Parts: sequence; C-alpha cells; structure tokens
Amino acid sequence: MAAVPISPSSLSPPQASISKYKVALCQLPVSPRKEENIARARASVDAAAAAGATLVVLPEIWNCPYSMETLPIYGEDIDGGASPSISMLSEIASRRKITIVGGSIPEKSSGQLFNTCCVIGPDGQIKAKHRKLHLFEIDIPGNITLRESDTFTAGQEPAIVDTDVGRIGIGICHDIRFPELAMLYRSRGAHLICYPSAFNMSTGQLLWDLMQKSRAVDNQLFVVTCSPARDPDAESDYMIWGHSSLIGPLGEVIATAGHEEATVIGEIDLSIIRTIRENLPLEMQSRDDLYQLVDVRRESAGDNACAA
Ligand SMILES: NC(=O)CC(=O)C(=O)O
Repeated sequence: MAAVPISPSSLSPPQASISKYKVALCQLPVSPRKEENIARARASVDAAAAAGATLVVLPEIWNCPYSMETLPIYGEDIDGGASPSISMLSEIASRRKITIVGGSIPEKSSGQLFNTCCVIGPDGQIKAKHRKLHLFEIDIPGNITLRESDTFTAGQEPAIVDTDVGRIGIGICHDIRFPELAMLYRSRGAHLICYPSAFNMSTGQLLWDLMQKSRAVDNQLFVVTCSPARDPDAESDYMIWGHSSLIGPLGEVIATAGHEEATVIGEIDLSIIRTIRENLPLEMQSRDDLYQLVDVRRESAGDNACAA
C-alpha cells in the first residue's frame, strides 16, 4: 500500500450531535474473580450514567488482573459473541443510551490473544474495536521487567470512531507514548483521544501526567486516561499508578482521581477546540515543507474520513 502524506484537517473538527457533555472515568479495583469485576463495572457504569454521564470510560484490563501469566485464562471471544464483559457493557449502553469506551479486556481470536478496547454506542452495538498497537516492553533491572509480547499479539489498525459525543481516537496505555498515533487521530478529525491504561508505580509518577498533557496540547484536543485502582495489598509485582484524568486542549486538568477506587466525572465542551485552534492555528503553521506525517494505511491523499 502506498504511503501518502496527510493533508491538514480543517481548523474545526466535525460536528458532534451534542457539544457539551459529561464524561465519567471509572477507576475500578480488579480482583482475580471475573464475575465480581463485571458486577463492579456494571454498578459503576450504571451510577455514572445516573449521574448524567453520556460517555463512560473504563480502564485497561478491568475484568481480570494485569498479569502476563494468567491473562490467557480470562480471554473472551468478542467476535464469536462469547464475551460476558462486552455483553454487560452493551446491555448498559443500550439501556442508558450512552457511549462506552470499554477499557480493555484480553480478547481471544484465531488462536491469538489481543489487548482489546471496544467502543459501544447507545444502541448497544460495537462501533469500533482497538487492539493495542504498541505492546509494553520494559526492562529496568532490579525494578521492573515486563514483556507484553510474550502474551499478546499487537493490533494492526488504529481505531477512530464517530459517536454521539464526537469523533474519538483510541489508544491503550503504552500507545500514549507514540505521539504519531495521536497526530494521526488529530489529522483525521478527532475531538478526544481515550487511553484506557494501567501505568505502574515506576513509570507513573514520572510520566503519566506529562504524557497525557503532551498528547492534548500537541494536538489541541481532549485526552482521557482511565486506570484501574491501586490495590496496596496486591501480591502482584505490578503496582498500579491510578490517577485517571480528563485533560483539556490547553493541557489543563479538568478532573482527576487519586489512586483509590473512584468515578471521576468531568465536562467536555467541544466548542473550545475550535476557539483554541483559531487562536493558535498550529496545523496551519506546521512546516510541511520540512517534515510530514505519513498515513501508511491510506491510499489517497487528503482523505480525512473516519476509519471506523
Ligand atoms: N500497560 C502499559 O502499557 C504500561 C505502561 O505503558 C507503563 O508505562 O506503565
């Protein structure tokens, strides 16, 4: 497939059917008992919808522990319709008429395991599926060593989707470290990028805040991160950082959690994206004669249509 440079999108992103709405970030504790995790997530999403949220975001790997050894036993076949976790989210989305960015769960497909996020619309249907593109590999001797690629297969397709609450790009945790993915979403008209995540103590303190603000400011859009809650008594070596947040296009923290269980609700006003991009038209000022973002998956230049 030919690599094509991306032409700048217009100053204002596409219209959403509502421009001001509440988003809820469900920072959930996770146990080895899947049914308990599903029941907790159901109650939390339901409460968020009752509190007025029209978009609800869940954490990376919320239905089982984030442990490379045990993840495969929790895998669910989403395409085959054998996914109790996604069925539960579909049921609430349609009953409450909300959009859900369903965190991520281990997805079994064709003998492989993916770290997968489903976006579910108010009709209960899956509107987009994002399989984590950049698998987390870290080796800091004496501190943390983890290789997601021993367990997961990487996804192949960035996911951006039109919803009732705007055009949303999806990344999962380590995907946030790759600014090109966020730039690609911006170039395709995203209002918001959601990163269900599970940062740990080693990387979280230093980088969590910095990276989510950077992706928001670079691209003049909203960023949501949603993490599991920390369990200080967990036997796992992987201690969760927490601090799920909603960041505005100027890098401002609109809402944020600590490290314990919480449902954080913040307001997104999409109209400010246009104002900020008019005030400071970064995209018009970029030096395309010196550098360019290339969309290697697209055949024709200037096609900024939504991929989902
Ligand atoms: N789950 C992850 O991808 C973790 C990560 O990126 C981190 O820094 O922690």
